[in-house]
Amino acid sequence: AFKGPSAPPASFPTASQLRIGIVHARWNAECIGPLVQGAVGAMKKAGVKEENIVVESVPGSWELPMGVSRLISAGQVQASSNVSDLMGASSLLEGSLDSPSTSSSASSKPFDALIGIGVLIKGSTMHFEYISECACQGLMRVGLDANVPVILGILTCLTEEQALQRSGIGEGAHNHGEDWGTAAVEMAEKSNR
Ligand SMILES: O=Nc1c(NC[C@H](O)[C@H](O)[C@H](O)CO)[nH]c(=O)[nH]c1=O
Repeated sequence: AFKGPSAPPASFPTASQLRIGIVHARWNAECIGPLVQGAVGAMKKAGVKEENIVVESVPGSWELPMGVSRLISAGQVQASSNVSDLMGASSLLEGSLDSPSTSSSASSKPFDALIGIGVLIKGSTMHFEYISECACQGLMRVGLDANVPVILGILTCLTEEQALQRSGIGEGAHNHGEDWGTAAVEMAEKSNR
């Protein structure tokens, strides 16, 4: 059965001031959509304002480290120059992921945490192993180098069924995006002490 992270904080007192970025890959979109929605829903439940959640997409999981790194930099540029429009970013409003509306997510501060979301499904070659290893190592490095919490939201699955189950789709399924959203809020608060 799903074990999951035990005992997250009971509340997130500073959640309403937090600014969180999500970068998601566009492969395996039938899982990506629910995972992003799960993360956004968990963050809003924790008290993060929707206008403080910025969502961007990249082609695939290989591009997640660069996408997250660029969004961190763009966030800092915005915070320093207070530019209202983040370069190419958009905030996720209700509705389909296919057409996230671009919005000027005005903010006076950089991101407090980010999540990289991707779904890798093993094919018939070693492609899966190389992308998985590099994308995970890359996200870890981007976070540590920038000293900004980057949550690992990459599903590395051997079958489509595993991916669907971890995206909350199907009997007894659990959406891991929810745990990533909660982890992002927890780590964002820790990085603001
Ligand atoms: O191959 N399978 C997958 C994949 N390949 C594309 C790769 O991430 C990258 O976008 C291209 O190689 C171009 O750099 N990307 C995924 O997110 N999931 C997969 O399952």
